[in-house]
Amino acid sequence: AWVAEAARLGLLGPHLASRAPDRWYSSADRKEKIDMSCFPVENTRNFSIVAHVDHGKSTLADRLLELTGAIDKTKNNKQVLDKLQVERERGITVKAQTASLFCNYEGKRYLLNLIDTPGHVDFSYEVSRSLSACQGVLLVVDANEGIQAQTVANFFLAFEAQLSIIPVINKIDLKNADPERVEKQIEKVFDIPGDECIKISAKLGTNVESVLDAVIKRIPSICSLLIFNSPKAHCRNPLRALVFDSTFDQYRGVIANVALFDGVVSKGDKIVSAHTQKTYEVNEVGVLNPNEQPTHKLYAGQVGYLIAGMKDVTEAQIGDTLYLHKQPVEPLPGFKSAKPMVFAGVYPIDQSEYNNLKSAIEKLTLNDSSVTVHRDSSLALGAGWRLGFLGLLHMEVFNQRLEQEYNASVILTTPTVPYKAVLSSAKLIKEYREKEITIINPAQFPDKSKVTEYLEPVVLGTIITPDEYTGKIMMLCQARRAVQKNMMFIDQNRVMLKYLFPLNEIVVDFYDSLKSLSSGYASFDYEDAGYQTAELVKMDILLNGNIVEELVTVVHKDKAYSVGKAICERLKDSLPRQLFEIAIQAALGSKIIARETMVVILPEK
Ligand SMILES: Nc1nc2c(ncn2[C@@H]2O[C@H](COP(=O)(O)OP(=O)(O)OP(=O)(O)O)[C@@H](O)[C@H]2O)c(=O)[nH]1
Repeated sequence: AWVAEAARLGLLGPHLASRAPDRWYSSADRKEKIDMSCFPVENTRNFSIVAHVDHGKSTLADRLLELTGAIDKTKNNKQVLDKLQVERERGITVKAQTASLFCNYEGKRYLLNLIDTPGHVDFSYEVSRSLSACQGVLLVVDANEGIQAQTVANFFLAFEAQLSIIPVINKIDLKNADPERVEKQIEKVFDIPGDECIKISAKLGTNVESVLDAVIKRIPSICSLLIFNSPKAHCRNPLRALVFDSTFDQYRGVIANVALFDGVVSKGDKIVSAHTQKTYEVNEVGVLNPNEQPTHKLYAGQVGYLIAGMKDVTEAQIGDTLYLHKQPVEPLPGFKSAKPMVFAGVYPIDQSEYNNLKSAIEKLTLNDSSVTVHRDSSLALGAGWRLGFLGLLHMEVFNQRLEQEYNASVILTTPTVPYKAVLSSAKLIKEYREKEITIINPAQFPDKSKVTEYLEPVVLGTIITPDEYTGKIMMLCQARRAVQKNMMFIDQNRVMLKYLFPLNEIVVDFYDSLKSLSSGYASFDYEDAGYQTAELVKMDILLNGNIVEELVTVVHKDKAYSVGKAICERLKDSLPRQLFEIAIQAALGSKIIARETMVVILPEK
């Protein structure tokens, strides 16, 4: 009966109506716009899938989309929600994606809004933003690998946001799967009763239906919660929509992903941005299924998209609240802006490409607003920019997207972390107009004589490893100036370690060293932990007595000799041979601390 009614409402194309199973009906092949008023707020569930990298989020999302008929069941459905080329090539999710699923359960129709999120630590900003539009999460854990560092980080993001957490143990089809062991880990680390875990194989589709049942039964609808202390969500309240993501389309302008906490929005409505106070007319509203599907309206509790002639993503700031013209509401609390963890100089390979690269960076940052941009220039590389990224993978992905989507090749300088200095020199304080400055370019690192103290960024790292590697990993952490904060056995042979790391010690090669020490078994995640005082020094690199500005680095005093020596050796191996001798030196002020000489090798007679 529900299928017949869905067909009558124009929810189904005729051929789908005849083959849709009793429980799930499809929204694909719809002839007319969906009537979203069929889904009252109490029958709407907004949830996210979170997990450690490769534990199967996107595969589970594929199965959920198939099961609810959003996509046809074919062998080619692999990571349907990973739309970017870089995501498909690397097999990772970089950008969170939304999909609305429609289904019937115990005689009622439900709207389930799913948000697939990235797993890698560099993109955890995407995760926390997505969670603000949700009331629950599926915490996916691999039945063979068990709880990993990012599982812990994601659990706490969801826990702090007070979301319902449904643990899902995936990959039970694997030969080495041990779901009972993972269940015990979940009990011990997260204090969730083992019988709340759902055991599935996302690859084979085993037991995936019970995941949907759990979403309906265990995740509350937005109307049963007091969100941000505001009254219960209701369609009759004035519109209050949270912009939790936005993308830029060359032809249609900004597409804002919105979660409606109150009210209704329709095409033609006049809306106001609480952030900019600008007024816009809504040109299109709709849901993502997983592609954009226009609807007549969106109602309280629903998640969808909205196009309103905004020309620039800065106009649809993530975290902004939209309301109806002349019906102002208290804005929802926004998000903290993304905090860049590494900075690198970006220059065109050829200065004649400067304008093309400028436009490519502008467009790409419209789609990835977590990148910060400052103009910069260098003697050798000309005019360019200093960009801030959330981590090294984020930097690599940005670079790859510049090449693939905008055909722009660039020179990237060595990444550095943002240091701080508390100035003592009155002249410098006047110049910078503040006492504490952040230094994102090592060449501008102020001299010790003008500074009271230097500060370096620190992060709280979580490492999960089989016990046999603990000793070696502790030595590695010590060598990276880390301070141990905690140690706990999560089962008989797995250990969770917590360390406070200086960020510059882990930014470049820590993860690779950890993986090779532990034969690939240890996992690592970190969260921002502020700044600590540090004895930092600026190290110049000289070629034949001349400082090369692009190679200047900031290092901890105790590491200066080893880092200086390593840089000189690397330069000796990589610089092109010349017909004259070259002295490569590392120096702290006027003191030379390392030297290599590139000698001329004359051809044999
Ligand atoms: N055997 C088996 N393999 C699975 C299962 N689910 C996922 N996989 C495989 O695990 C790998 C990672 O799956 P994804 O769905 O891309 O994982 P993800 O968590 O979305 O990864 P990121 O987006 O990078 O964080 C893929 O090769 C999948 O085919 C499962 O139930 N059984």
